[in-house]
Amino acid sequence: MFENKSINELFAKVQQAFETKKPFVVYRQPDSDFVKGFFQTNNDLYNTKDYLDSGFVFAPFDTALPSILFPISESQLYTAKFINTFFKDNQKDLSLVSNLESSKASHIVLVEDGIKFLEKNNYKKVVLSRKQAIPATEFNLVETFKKLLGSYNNALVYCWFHPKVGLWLGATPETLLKVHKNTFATMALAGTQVYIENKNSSIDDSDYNDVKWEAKEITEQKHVTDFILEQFEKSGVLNDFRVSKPYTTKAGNLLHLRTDISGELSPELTLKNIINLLHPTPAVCGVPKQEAKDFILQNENYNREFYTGFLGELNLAGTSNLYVNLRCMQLIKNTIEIYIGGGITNDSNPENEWEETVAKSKVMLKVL
Ligand SMILES: C=C(O[C@H]1C=CC=C(C(=O)O)[C@@H]1O)C(=O)O
Repeated sequence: MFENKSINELFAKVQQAFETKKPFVVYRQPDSDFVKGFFQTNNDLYNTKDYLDSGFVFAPFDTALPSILFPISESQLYTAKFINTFFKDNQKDLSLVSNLESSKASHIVLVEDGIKFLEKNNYKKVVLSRKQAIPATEFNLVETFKKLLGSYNNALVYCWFHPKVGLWLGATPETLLKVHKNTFATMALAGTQVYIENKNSSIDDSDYNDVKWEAKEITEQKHVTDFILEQFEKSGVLNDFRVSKPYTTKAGNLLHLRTDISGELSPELTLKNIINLLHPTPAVCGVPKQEAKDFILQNENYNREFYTGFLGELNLAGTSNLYVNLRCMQLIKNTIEIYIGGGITNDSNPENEWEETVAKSKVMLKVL
């Protein structure tokens, strides 16, 4: 399906497609050595409504808007091995971020309004976000993508472009859904703390069992697990499922709480059904889902577009690998817009929620 290339040939194709304004996506799935790419052979904008098509899907947060597809039948597919060379941390100074103080003031008001909304209605959670502009006069697409690949091994790292939509890049730690034949896997990911080198690195670097979590984060993450399990139970068409204990996982400079959920699907359940059950999960929206979504659409004073939507391989040889579009950014003229948010509960502290978005923004700032 994917033709082999050298990584430099693949990067040259990316550069050429971007310069000549042709649609493409290049991506590397978590813990894989291979970068894959779809290069669409025309400039049409295709949608998928039923998720029965084969290709690469790029879906917005708001399901009322269309999901974009690079159809396999209209694309050239390439793959290349990426050898990870140590990427030197080149942390951009936060002082380069424009309007930090006014962004802080408006985010704090948004979080306070979110807490009032939860208290008044006795709701559990709402995820509130913002975008942050960074001047990008010297932006180099291939170099930025290489840095993302080199920095975030266990993320889905991608660069997606369509001349009628724009350029998006990201390194997301969150799987929305993996379906292979009649098996599925998803995760409940939420709760954040900053990873501190000496405090958090134990004997085995991949084992963060000793990390302590506050009640707010434990509850915030449990809402996501409960929601996913309730949705599947409600659907009544799951044959069997397995649920892990919540555990700590590292994503760049951050730690999150994660529960893995997997199982078997019965044949009546289509991919569209499962996507509708899950998306948007309370990792990016809230509980109850519709009320939280309405609050987000009415109160966040910007458009999330594809942030907190989902993206990935759709029906490739019986397999779909979809990820939630987090830790992402968009190039708009000479500015990079970074998208960041966090889960708000009754126990949230607005100042801490602001700091959490700043910590999350560093995932992207590091590669700019
Ligand atoms: C909404 C985001 O992260 C979600 C995923 C993991 C942890 C989260 C949190 O702790 O709030 C969020 O639910 C984001 O990165 O913009």
